[in-house]
Amino acid sequence: MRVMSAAETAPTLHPWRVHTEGLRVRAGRHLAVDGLDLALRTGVHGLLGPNGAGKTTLMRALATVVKPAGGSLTLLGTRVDGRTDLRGVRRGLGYLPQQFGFYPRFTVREFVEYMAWLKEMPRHAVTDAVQRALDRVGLAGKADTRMKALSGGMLRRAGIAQAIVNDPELLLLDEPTVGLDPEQRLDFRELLRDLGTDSCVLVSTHLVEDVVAACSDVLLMNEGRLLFQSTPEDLMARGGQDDPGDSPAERGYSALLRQHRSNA
Ligand SMILES: Nc1ncnc2c1ncn2[C@@H]1O[C@H](COP(=O)(O)OP(=O)(O)OP(=O)(O)O)[C@@H](O)[C@H]1O
Repeated sequence: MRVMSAAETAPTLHPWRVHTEGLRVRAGRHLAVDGLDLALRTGVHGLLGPNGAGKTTLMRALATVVKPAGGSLTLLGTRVDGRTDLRGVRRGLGYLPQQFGFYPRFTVREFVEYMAWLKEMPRHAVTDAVQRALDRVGLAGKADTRMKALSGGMLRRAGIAQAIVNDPELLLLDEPTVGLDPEQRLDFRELLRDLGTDSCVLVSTHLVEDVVAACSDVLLMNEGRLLFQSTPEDLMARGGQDDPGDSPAERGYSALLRQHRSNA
């Protein structure tokens, strides 16, 4: 029988895939994330908040695209500061920015392969991984189409494919459902639930219903801080009949923001 080492039998002290304390991140000169405490495990976390709340800026910091201006940030067990070698963390990350660049003459398959190469995936694994990612976003039929010929929704799906090609432990999706048609949005919800069984997925959106349908955890940000983190059921329970919104979740969202603004 193999003897287990102490490290293997010790309880995991840091089960968090993302952990921040007092995180501050600048967007230009503006402190767009201002003292944010956050702890995320495996699962699908929906990030809500009004325009300008700091969602994109937070995503960019978690994707290691911008350096924090203060506080602490730990990603996949690695404390991120100015001296950290980020290559190991980045190999475990997937990120779909709101806008992403690509060579327009690349085919969809070439685009996702190129991103797999940038993520330093082992060469022998790339072909199958790219095919699987394209299948999962429903783009296998467009694999040989040039990027410049895709519709807005297809482009978004190509963006999601590049984000998931390396089976990331931490997946960051900034408004992934923009441009998707209703059928694709339903498929995407299913994909999210599937991804969240093994990965920590943070997905920002203005579609409160997507969060209720696909997320295990809801986060609400405003003015650079976290106002609320709980279950979709709890979000829905926060709303009253007088709160604006077409559904219990939208009314819960409005109620939480109203309450915060009246206390500020
Ligand atoms: N380059 C910049 N220079 C100055 N201020 C910026 C810059 N980028 C963002 N901001 C400001 O930072 C704040 C947070 O912006 P951010 O894009 O992170 O918000 P958001 O929650 O993603 O908004 P949205 O829902 O509109 O996408 C906003 O007040 C925005 O005006």
